[in-house]
Amino acid sequence: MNEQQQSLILESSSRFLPPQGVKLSYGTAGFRADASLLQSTVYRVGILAALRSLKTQSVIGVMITASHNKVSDNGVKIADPNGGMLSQHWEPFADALANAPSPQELIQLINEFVKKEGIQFDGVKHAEILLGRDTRPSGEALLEAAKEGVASIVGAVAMDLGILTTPQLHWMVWARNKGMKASEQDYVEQLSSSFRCLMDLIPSQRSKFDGTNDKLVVDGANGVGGLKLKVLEKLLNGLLIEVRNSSEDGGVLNEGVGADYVQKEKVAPHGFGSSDAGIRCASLDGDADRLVYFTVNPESSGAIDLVDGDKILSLFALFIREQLSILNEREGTKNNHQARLGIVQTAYANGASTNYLKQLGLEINLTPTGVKYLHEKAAEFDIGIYFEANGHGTILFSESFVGWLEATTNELSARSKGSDAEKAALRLLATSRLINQAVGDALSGVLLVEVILQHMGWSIHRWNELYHDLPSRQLKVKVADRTAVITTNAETVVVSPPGLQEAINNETGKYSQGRCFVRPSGTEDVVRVYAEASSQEAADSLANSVAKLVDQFLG
Ligand SMILES: CC(=O)N[C@H]1[C@@H](OP(=O)(O)O)O[C@H](CO)[C@@H](O)[C@@H]1O
Ligand SMILES: [Mg+2]
Repeated sequence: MNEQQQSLILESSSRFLPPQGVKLSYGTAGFRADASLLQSTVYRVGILAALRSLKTQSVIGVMITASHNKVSDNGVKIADPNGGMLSQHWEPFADALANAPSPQELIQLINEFVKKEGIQFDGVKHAEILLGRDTRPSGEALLEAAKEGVASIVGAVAMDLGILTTPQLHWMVWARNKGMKASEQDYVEQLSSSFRCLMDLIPSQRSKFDGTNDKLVVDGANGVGGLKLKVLEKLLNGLLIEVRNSSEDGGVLNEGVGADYVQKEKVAPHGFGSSDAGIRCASLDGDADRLVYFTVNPESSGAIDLVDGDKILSLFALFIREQLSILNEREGTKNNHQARLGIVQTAYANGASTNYLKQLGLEINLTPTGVKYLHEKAAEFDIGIYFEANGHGTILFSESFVGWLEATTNELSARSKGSDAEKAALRLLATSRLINQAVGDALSGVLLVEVILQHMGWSIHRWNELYHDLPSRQLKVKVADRTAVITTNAETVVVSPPGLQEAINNETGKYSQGRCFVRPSGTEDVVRVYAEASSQEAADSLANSVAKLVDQFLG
């Protein structure tokens, strides 16, 4: 690097010295820590993003968020050119960069890395980085640190987009790199217009369900999602949404609220009670990339019926399958094409959901935990639907399939306007525009769930009856070294330490409908245990005995 570049980095990095004795690592969700520790990390991620943009000659995103974690935490992650997560191949460099102890060592690392990656440096090429943050108070100063990181690379420009949901930022990066209009307004317009299009395509005989159900109440986790949903709602004719915990009413982010809390604790979030019994409710997480639905039980001590990511996936799969089969039944069109529909889950998907989807004749794929694995797998299909049980997921449409759909819609509207086949093709096209193609997005997810329920003429109760979840239990076990647990087969089988899997099998075999697996968490220093069985007591007891085994083998 030339002298000007070197002195730029030296000058600014000396204002962002890393905290002593803290080692950070770029995990499945980027860097996360107490916000007070992150100034230097976020500054350096600014540098990383600029280098990534130079390397890929594309727009890159930086999102400052700690999602469902507590408000005093924060985090930072990179959105790659396709709007997805940072290429895994760059993660070790991200770690090294964040942990370089001094400005000189930082310069040395950058020098080595740009040489190895063949990155053209020193202002020859331009780089553009989109910056966003969630509503955390620490976000403002951290975003400034990211800007300084970007500005320390000659030729790199940062665009501050302010407060956004994580999926909005990813969507904007995706859209920009496709040459589409990519502002927040464009996002809002694309979602709302495709929603209205799907509403207009609802078969007239199906469009009503009973009166008590036509309002949706959304828990915004006291974060960014509720705010953005209010903006969207104004453009959605015919959908009534009440937002609670929207961050404007004084509640604390993620405290007793939000999708993570609701899904893990299986209780109503703050601000919801027995007077909401029977009403269709939904909950977003702190940065609005997760969504779950629920209803509050009438006799309530906060108990709820949870409609989780697996059930959202099932609803989406039914809808997509219905449209595909209508399309397949059409006669006499050119260019016949059997679309490949793939379902992607992790081992945490409730066994009842997997059975249900299999019974529908769908192709189910299991991947390890972590959105990047699910997303990658789903991208192999014409239409790939992926969800984690915790409510993160989306539907991916391949470019070639969207091209085919566009051609087919044109052909059908010329030859058989108003036909069922044309409507089915239009529904699929609108769905591909409504549902975020970059990452799971609670806002586009809510809109799709709502329009599909209306399309089916279903209440949340009817939807929840698709299948009954098997009782399950998740536990965490603290061990000396969680990396000692090595798994295979999408994390369902332990290969090391030796003997542990046999012991788990032995335990699981004692339970009717028993299923159990253990894996090291990618985000916490624990080993997670998941167990399912035919009753809650049995699931609890299986989880407890396997947790003891983990402790014995690794304690
Ligand atoms: C069981 C569980 O919910 N695991 C979560 C959690 O990962 P762990 O690796 O289990 O800590 O955080 C991930 C990132 O948010 C999310 O993708 C994943 O689903
Ligand atoms: Mg999140």
